[in-house]
Amino acid sequence: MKLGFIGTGNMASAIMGGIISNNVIPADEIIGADLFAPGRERVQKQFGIHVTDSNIEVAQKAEVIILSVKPQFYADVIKEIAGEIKDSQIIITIAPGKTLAWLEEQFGKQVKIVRTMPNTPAMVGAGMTAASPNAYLSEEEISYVKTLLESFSRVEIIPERLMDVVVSTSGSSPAYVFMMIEAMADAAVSGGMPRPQAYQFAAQAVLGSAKMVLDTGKHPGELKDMVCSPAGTTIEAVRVLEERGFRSAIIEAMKVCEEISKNM
Ligand SMILES: NC(=O)C1=CN([C@@H]2O[C@H](COP(=O)(O)OP(=O)(O)OC[C@H]3O[C@@H](n4cnc5c(N)ncnc54)[C@H](O)[C@@H]3O)[C@@H](O)[C@H]2O)C=CC1
Ligand SMILES: O=C(O)[C@@H]1CCC=N1
Repeated sequence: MKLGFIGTGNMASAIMGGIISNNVIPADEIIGADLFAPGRERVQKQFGIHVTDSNIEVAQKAEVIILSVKPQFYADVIKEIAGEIKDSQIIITIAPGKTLAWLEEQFGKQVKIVRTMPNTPAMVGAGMTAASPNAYLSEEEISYVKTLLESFSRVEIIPERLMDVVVSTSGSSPAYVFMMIEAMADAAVSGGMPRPQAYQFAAQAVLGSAKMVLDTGKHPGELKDMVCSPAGTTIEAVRVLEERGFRSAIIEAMKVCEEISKNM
């Protein structure tokens, strides 16, 4: 097996979806373990991967293993599989707060580990992933992992100290963006637009705006100014958003998210 997942929940499914639909690794070379039978059956049906109730089986069979359980279960899962991990295998972690130093200590031996922070847009091949490899991976292995991650996301290799900032900026932020799209759609419905159309208008506006930031390289403030016609509609919306603390709410929420990640 080329790739194994321990935990086949939301984030693992998003990654599987991206990897399989982009034909990077075929489903029959992917294995996933989960304690929860319906969770295993769901990914088997949806993606056609092999499933098992044994984390050990994944540890014995997969070349690259993604630890996709919640941070609280990391210590137990590592304890369970550590004895099976060979020099050639690579462990990818996706949990906030679990540092390379902590992970190495849990394994209790030299293991190749790449600490990453992905996000659920991986499911549609539009993820953003940060990665910090430990000292035991060769340049070739780092490049292999990067290629794997690039099959479902943009990838940046970052210094590990930035990982908590990444959690709030791209790991968790899809949730805030979905909330904004939901709120925008509610306003559109209130203005008389049918709900399915409202989601389409709101989501496409968010997608297009994000694409403008990435494709033009222009400052977001400049792009905002381009929308605000003098004495127009937008500047009045901007005024109300400022009055209600829109930017400050986002900054403060993200600082809390970063702090929680640090202490997880
Ligand atoms: N959901 C997201 O947007 C993101 C999640 N992550 C990280 O991904 C990891 C998983 O999160 P989610 O997928 O959201 O959670 P989830 O709850 O959807 O999935 C976790 C899965 O692990 C299984 N599980 C629990 N204990 C297990 C064990 N001992 N052995 C095998 N399977 C076990 C559960 O049954 C569940 O299916 C977490 O560490 C989270 O921080 C990282 C980035 C984004
Ligand atoms: O909420 C969480 O803890 C995970 C980490 C980043 C996104 N979801």
